[in-house]
Amino acid sequence: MSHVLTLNAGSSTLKFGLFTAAQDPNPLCTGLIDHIGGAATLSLKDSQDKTLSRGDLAQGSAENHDGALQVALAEIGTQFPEAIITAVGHRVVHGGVDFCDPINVTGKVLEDLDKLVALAPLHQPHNLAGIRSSISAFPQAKQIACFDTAFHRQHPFVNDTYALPREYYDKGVRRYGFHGLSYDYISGKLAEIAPVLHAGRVVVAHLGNGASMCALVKGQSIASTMGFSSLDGIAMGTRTGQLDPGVMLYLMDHEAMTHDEISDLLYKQSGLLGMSGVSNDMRELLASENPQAYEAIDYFCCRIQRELGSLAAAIGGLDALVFTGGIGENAAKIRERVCAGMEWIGIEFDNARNTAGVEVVSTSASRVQVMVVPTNEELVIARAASAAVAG
Ligand SMILES: Nc1ncnc2c1ncn2[C@@H]1O[C@H](COP(=O)(O)OP(=O)(O)O)[C@@H](O)[C@H]1O
Ligand SMILES: CC(=O)OP(=O)(O)O
Ligand SMILES: [Mg+2]
Repeated sequence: MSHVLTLNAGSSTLKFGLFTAAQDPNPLCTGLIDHIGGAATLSLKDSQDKTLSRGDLAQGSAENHDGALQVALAEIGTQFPEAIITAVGHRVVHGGVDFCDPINVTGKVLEDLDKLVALAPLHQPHNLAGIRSSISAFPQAKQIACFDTAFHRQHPFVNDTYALPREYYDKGVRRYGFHGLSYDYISGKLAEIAPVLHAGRVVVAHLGNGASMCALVKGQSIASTMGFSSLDGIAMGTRTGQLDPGVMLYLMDHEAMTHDEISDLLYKQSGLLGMSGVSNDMRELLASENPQAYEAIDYFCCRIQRELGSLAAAIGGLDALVFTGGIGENAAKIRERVCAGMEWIGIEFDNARNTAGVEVVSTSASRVQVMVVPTNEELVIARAASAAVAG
């Protein structure tokens, strides 16, 4: 029996998993290193959700994603010394115009993916560093890259472009959309658990430290709030979300900010963190009594409501809204706040269900069904890596 390892570097987390290599891979364990760069923690669970290990990591051991990866590999080695890892599947956030299907990583592929680092600086360097470390750790294994942008590549032109001269589109300045592995999983899951909704018009809100929303028709992505880079759309933990490009010109002209300063501001100092001055972590904001934390949450939720209207317009109406991602799955307060006042779109929210940890959180009479569906990017990656093993 051979195994596949999955690595999924988010902006604040490293998620990993060990699966059997099979068409329908079984997880042996899934792990999460959280708060990378801060007070990092590790948790590892088996397939029955039983905790195998859990705790704070020694200071400095997960100061960055590279450290976190070494911790994850050591943990897998300790817990599953007999595992025979024949493929490692990697989430790679940006595949650009050319990379769609999962691909066996060669030196040339790595070189091409390096060119996209500037478009996803919070992720792509960690994704590629993960591939390089994994080549050293598992030289015999296949390294399979799975792209977050792939699920959105069939967008109609109108949702794939900006109103720039055509030459920029041809050069790759397009609306790529991200979180595609998550949307792919949710789309497949809906086909299983709610086939009628899957066949209709669905908006999925992937709300994590990075956050975006995606409009699906018959399970296919039609439009997404994220665009060229992972900055666009709704506000995020440390990213601005949609911003008038005139602000960038102002920052250059009147604040004399350099490219690196602006990049740092937009990717790392803004969003929930910048607005609140408290934290990028939704748990801390919800627990805070600071009025700026409240304002940041309010902005986050209001922008989600506006994008919900916009995405519903893009697909001619709405049959279901699905919450997923760290915030979408766990923060009942945020789901409640997003759905408040959305009766006009057909949502009748049921807060008793919302706080009860069930899948459907709208009333039985609600025209739009509101659901909470935990995502599983690792399983999508494990399937692709297993398929590569099978040839
Ligand atoms: N119980 C919870 N209540 C509120 N927010 C939560 C809870 N658990 C996790 N979160 C939030 O989820 C976010 C991380 O989401 P996740 O999807 O794991 O992130 P990443 O973008 O790094 O993949 C953080 O803002 C965290 O505060
Ligand atoms: C693309 C992106 O924002 O990813 P994450 O939510 O994992 O940070
Ligand atoms: Mg994520």
